[in-house]
Amino acid sequence: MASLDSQTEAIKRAKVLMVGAGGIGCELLKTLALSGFQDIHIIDMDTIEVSNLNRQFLFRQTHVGQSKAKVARDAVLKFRPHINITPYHANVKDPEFNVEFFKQFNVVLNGLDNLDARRHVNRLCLAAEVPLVESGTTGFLGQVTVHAKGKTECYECQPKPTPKTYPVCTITSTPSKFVHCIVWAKDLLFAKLFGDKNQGNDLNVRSSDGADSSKHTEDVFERNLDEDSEQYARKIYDHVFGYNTEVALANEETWKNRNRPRPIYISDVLPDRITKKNAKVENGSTESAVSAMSSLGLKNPQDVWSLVENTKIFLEALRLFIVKRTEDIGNLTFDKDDQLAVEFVTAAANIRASSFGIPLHSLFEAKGIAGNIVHAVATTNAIIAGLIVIEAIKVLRNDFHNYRMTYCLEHPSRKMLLMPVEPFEPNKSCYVCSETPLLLEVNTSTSKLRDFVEKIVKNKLGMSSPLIMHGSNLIFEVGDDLEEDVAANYALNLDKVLAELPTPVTNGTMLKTQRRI
Ligand SMILES: Nc1ncnc2c1ncn2[C@@H]1O[C@H](COP(=O)(O)OP(=O)(O)OP(=O)(O)O)[C@@H](O)[C@H]1O
Ligand SMILES: [Zn+2]
Repeated sequence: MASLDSQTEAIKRAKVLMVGAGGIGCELLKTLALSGFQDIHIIDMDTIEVSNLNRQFLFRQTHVGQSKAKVARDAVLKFRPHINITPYHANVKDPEFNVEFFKQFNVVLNGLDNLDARRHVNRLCLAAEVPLVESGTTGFLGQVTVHAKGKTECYECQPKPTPKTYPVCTITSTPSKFVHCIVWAKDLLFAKLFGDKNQGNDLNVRSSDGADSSKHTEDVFERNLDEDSEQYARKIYDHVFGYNTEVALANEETWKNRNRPRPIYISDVLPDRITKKNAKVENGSTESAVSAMSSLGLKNPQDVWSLVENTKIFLEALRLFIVKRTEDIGNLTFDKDDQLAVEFVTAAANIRASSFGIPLHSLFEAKGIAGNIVHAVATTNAIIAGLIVIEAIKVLRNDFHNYRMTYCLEHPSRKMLLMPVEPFEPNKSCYVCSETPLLLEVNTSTSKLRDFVEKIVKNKLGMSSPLIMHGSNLIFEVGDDLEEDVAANYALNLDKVLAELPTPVTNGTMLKTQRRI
């Protein structure tokens, strides 16, 4: 009983900071309040959106547009009126949340959804020496980890896996899965037609000798003056699904152990035009939501369209971009919330899939794949929130021998859904939580201080307001509170090469960087 009392005491006395009041955050705030926590601070920079309501259960339709942190507070106070909850509708990267701010807490609990904010909180917790309970969920998978300076690894001790990429030739010539067709449609075709013309693009599949194809591909993406938008769309169709496949087929080696694709030409699929020839088009429409599905009367995004339907969507979406979104062309990047873009990419991916004998997919599925969407599972968030609180209580009781990193699995392993493991030791060469020196190879007589600060210290090392020292000399610092002459002096130095700084940086120089407090 004594231990239970001490646990209750520890919880009552604790002052905790929650960062993020989204899917995990809502569950976490509820569980903290129900577990007896009485002093909770919440930072979240967002307002509530309709799409949050299915799982962020503290929010209701009437709250859409309001601060998540504030509404979450009010919702919990309804059933725990006597506790203190302090909301901040702000970005955790704002300077007000400095090391001093973090020091007031016994533990920090993350319910974030991005690497950048997580790294930032990790560094502040290290600087303030406050333990951090980190968490994340994707679909049925989840994870909770405790980071305590000197005792466990920090959030940045291990490099994070980079997003999955595919070999270029799989995408350009030999797709075998639907996702390959999506990547082709989104990153190559969509980018080529609607994106920045100056960006490199590997779209034109050439035959091995290359000579005969180069002429054909030269101007195919340019619209001729005498072409109307549908003629242009039909020409692109024939080029990418017909001609390019024909060229690829010519390379016999490629197809020795693979199924040969079938070139698809528009006249075989859709001999008749879908719009009247040279139909009068209204340019510069102010309509915001232009959709090929609506024009063609296709309603259900979960239907799998036939090749003919995909072809119609392809032509219509391309036509709509040309006539209704003229000003966007040349600077579009794929956005999963852009309906017309999703329609175009779905149709193009499906036509390519059809050519390569890959099963077709619905717009809903294609959108998920193209936007890397994993649908959130409310139960996973609830489980993870419970585990965060369990670890937070261990932190408060200084019970670090029992800290666990816990995975929530998609399929039970040995009848266990949760897999706890002992936390990892700090990585001795982690540049974030250890004093390890980093070796930088750079030409000090051509690289400017600006490059060093922007590209290395800020971008690579992720320090947003660094202070850089050479021995006891300050070389550079960032801050709104600098004296005018000091700031002017730094600005002057930024354009100097490293070797010509007032305290020159040359071969073998040791620099120290740290956050400005
Ligand atoms: N730098 C930041 N400062 C403060 N809050 C942040 C920061 N970055 C992310 N967040 C918050 O973390 C929460 C993460 O929640 P969640 O993963 O459920 O995402 P969401 O934006 O609510 O939902 P979805 O991304 O699925 O639409 C969000 O409420 C978001 O506002
Ligand atoms: Zn580390």
